[in-house]
Amino acid sequence: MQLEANHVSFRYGTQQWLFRQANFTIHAGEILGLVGPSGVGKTTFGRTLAGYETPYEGTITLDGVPVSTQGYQPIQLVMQHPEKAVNPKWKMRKTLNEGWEPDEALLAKLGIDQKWLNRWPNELSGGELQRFCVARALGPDTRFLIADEMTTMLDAITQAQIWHAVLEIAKERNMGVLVISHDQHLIHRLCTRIIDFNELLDHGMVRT
Ligand SMILES: Nc1ncnc2c1ncn2[C@@H]1O[C@H](COP(=O)(O)OP(=O)(O)OP(=O)(O)O)[C@@H](O)[C@H]1O
Repeated sequence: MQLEANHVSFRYGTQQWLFRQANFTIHAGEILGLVGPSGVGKTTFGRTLAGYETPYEGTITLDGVPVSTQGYQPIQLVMQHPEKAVNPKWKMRKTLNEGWEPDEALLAKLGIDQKWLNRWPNELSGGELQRFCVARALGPDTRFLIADEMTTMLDAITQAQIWHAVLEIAKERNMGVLVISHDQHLIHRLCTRIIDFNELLDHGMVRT
């Protein structure tokens, strides 16, 4: 299976184009790093792949088929700030089970304490909350995970634990992972291939 962006263009409103005619492929099981200068559009591109932004031109496809917006999304996004990704009015159990019901083995792998399920999001640390967001994204139908600075805000031990779990699951399920990060050390440790955002763009692209 492969996830592709085909000649995809995006800009916010009438701002300059962030990417135009961008082409990109990630294969099942691949751990791919995406790097590039701040503000160039990496987050926006990740959001577009995961269906959170609609491209002005081009298509996002899985094995050549446009990704449906209905039902569980096979391309899941985990972003940097978990507190922005959860409903503050929902207890963690409800948030966790929003799209599917993770089993105890997965919760244990991600270091999620059962006691946390009865808490509100603001009663958890950033690292604890991010573990929930990762678990929520790892449903059995997830084919690709977009990890956008997923562990940037976390301490080294939490970061290592989360990545260890994600890589293990990716291997078991042949799931592809796109790692967007400024952390060169992390990217080189995790990824089997690394691309620069500018490589996605056709040569001679004009941004304005
Ligand atoms: N919702 C939005 N509305 C308007 N402009 C936005 C919006 N989100 C991001 N931008 C702008 O789009 C550009 C690209 O932002 P984006 O977050 O995709 O870049 P990035 O490469 O991920 O940056 P960083 O590495 O700093 O996270 C930036 O100039 C940003 O200010």
